[in-house]
Amino acid sequence: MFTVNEMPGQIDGSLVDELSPTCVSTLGHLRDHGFALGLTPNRRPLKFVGTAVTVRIPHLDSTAVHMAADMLRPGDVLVVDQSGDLQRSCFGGLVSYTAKARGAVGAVIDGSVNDHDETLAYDLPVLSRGFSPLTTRIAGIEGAINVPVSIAGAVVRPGDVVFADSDGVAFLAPEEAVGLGALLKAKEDAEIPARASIAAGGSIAEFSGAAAYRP
Ligand SMILES: O=C([O-])CC(=O)C(=O)O
Ligand SMILES: [Mg+2]
Repeated sequence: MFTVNEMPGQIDGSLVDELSPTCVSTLGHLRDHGFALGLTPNRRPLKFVGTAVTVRIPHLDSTAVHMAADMLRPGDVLVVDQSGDLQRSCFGGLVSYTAKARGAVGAVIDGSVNDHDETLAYDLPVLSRGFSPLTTRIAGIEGAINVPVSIAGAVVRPGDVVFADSDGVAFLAPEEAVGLGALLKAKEDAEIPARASIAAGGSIAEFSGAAAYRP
């Protein structure tokens, strides 16, 4: 059975503008949930912020991925839950090409990807479990588009903010992301004088607060 829900509302452009200059790991200094752990980028450097369009497939059948790729809009991120099958690839050259042609800004695949060399030219940033020559099939068994999914330990809802860079990816509800860019930037800016101080012989432990725990 296939479920195809409506496309989610897209995240506000201001969220994209505010989060884009900041690092995902700066968010990792502040919270523990919402990170997909164990996914790696197809190339570095990598950076994108966009709207989650979610897909859930049974391990073998990527019919719903091909349906969803056709539905992508500029600014979207294709997010695929392969129901725990991390070895198969549902995302190769033609799916990548389609996503890029529709204006998607990236993809997050909780499974493997294929057609590495072909996709270099398409310049679509992708985080996944790695590369594999074993692919899914168009089997017409089942699949769901724009339902909540589970991605490497994170719950992702359609319309969530996908915040990705060379270190990995975090997912946020759009309301959680309001004001977050400014907070992350302030935290990053605070390191500028710290670097000058460390270069002059100063202490990272004093800067971070670790020094307070010295026995
Ligand atoms: O078709 C697939 O599912 C994977 C693939 O090789 C492609 O996208 O070119
Ligand atoms: Mg292919």
